[in-house]
Amino acid sequence: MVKDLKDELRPLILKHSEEVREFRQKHGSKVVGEVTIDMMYGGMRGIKGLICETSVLDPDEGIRFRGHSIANCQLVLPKIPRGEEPLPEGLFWLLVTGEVPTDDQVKAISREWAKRADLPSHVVTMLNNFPPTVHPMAQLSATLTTLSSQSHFAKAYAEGKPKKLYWEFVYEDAMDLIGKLPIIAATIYRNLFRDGSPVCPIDVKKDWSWNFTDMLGYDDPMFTELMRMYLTLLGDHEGGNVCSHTCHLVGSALSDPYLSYAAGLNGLAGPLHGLASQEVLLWLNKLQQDIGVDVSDEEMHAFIWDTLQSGQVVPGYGHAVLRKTDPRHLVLREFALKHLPEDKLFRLVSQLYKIVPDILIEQGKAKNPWPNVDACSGVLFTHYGMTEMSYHTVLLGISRALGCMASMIWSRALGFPIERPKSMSTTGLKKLCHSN
Ligand SMILES: CC(=O)SCCNC(=O)CCNC(=O)[C@H](O)C(C)(C)COP(=O)(O)OP(=O)(O)OC[C@H]1O[C@@H](n2cnc3c(N)ncnc32)[C@H](O)[C@@H]1OP(=O)(O)O
Ligand SMILES: O=C([O-])CC(=O)C(=O)O
Repeated sequence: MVKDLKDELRPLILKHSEEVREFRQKHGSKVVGEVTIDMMYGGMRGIKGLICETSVLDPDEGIRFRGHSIANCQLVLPKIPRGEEPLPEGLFWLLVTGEVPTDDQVKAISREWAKRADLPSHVVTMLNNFPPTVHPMAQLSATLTTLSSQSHFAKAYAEGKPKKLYWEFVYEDAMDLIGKLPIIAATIYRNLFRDGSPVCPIDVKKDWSWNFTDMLGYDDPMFTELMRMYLTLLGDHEGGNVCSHTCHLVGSALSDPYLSYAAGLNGLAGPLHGLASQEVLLWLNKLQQDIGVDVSDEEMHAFIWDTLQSGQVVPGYGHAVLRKTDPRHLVLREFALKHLPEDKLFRLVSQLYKIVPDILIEQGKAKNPWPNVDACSGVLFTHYGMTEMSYHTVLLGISRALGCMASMIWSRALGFPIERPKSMSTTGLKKLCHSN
């Protein structure tokens, strides 16, 4: 009999809470860093002000999930029999517990999420009545906001349950939310792009990604493998990215997990963040329209400079923290090199990889001229037939729920207070400078 994730978690929470209490008692007044005026005007870049237990981002090496590099996760996280890609269920277990799960533990999570997938009728009605002009990300976030009616946490709070039990209700909501995401996302897809045809029933014997691709209506096993890999790879990116930070901030007001993650999704829907995968494809389309598919390096060079000179960013390049090529991009690129090396769009993206960084360096503005994870994700989805680029950020929205929900369970378990940093006006800062 496999022990339930919640039962595994209980002693870990007791142990870690005690560890944090003792640590803060001994070192609570230690100075971690200084804050300059430029940091305040510069989007708080470099300010260490958040606790995130689930993952840490190194500017050169990329993300580590609970200390495990991406390469190691690919090696140690459970896969389906004869599968090559890790299961996102395993990443969730790792993020929540800090421990690599067994095959049986991962299977239990797949079953659990499948069992929690049902949607209440008012949510189905809402989903089926969105006008097609509403962007898939807006549909996803509105649907999650509405699902707040099902929150165990909100109910427990209203009943006055004690603070030390909050995490247990957040855990239930987190598992429900993750279980329901694929059916919500697949319904949005089929309503928008498959004439509203219904999604197939969930099969409790299949994993989360497989049920999702079935419901979307894709039967190529490689697409499902791609989905397993993608949903794992983008599952978490420490605490400061817009989506995770927003979810954490909203959750700190004790808004329930549905409201909190919906808020995170609204940030993910921005073009400088998750929407960049859509922006990359739009930009590639424009490139092909303007200069064709088989383009010389010189033509490409001129097109990129045109983009920059018109004041736009090159989507899929640059990063707020990373200072090397995003290792997640390298994993996606490896997949493409193995499975679709001749794909026209992938070849175009590969040609760009040789040209864009030098141009961004020459322009001298971007601190990181290298590709990020969005540079080729859309190309992979398009290859398998998912040409609807406005939908691609929804896939990231499903993935990032893993990290956001794992963190939220821990935030409530550790009793983190409402987040409320101090802000200052320019007048106040000027006064501060004159007094020094
Ligand atoms: C899942 C993800 O969210 S990954 C990121 C996806 N986003 C993109 O691909 C959009 C393109 N990239 C960008 O806009 C940026 O690199 C960001 C938003 C990712 C990071 O922003 P920042 O941390 O502010 O980057 P940085 O400090 O390097 O910016 C300095 C300058 O370089 C510019 N710059 C950064 N990246 C690029 C780029 N790809 N193309 C053109 N200019 C760029 C910035 O716009 C900024 O210009 P400004 O001084 O005129 O305002
Ligand atoms: O870390 C960031 O700011 C953006 C990013 O790559 C992610 O959220 O995956």
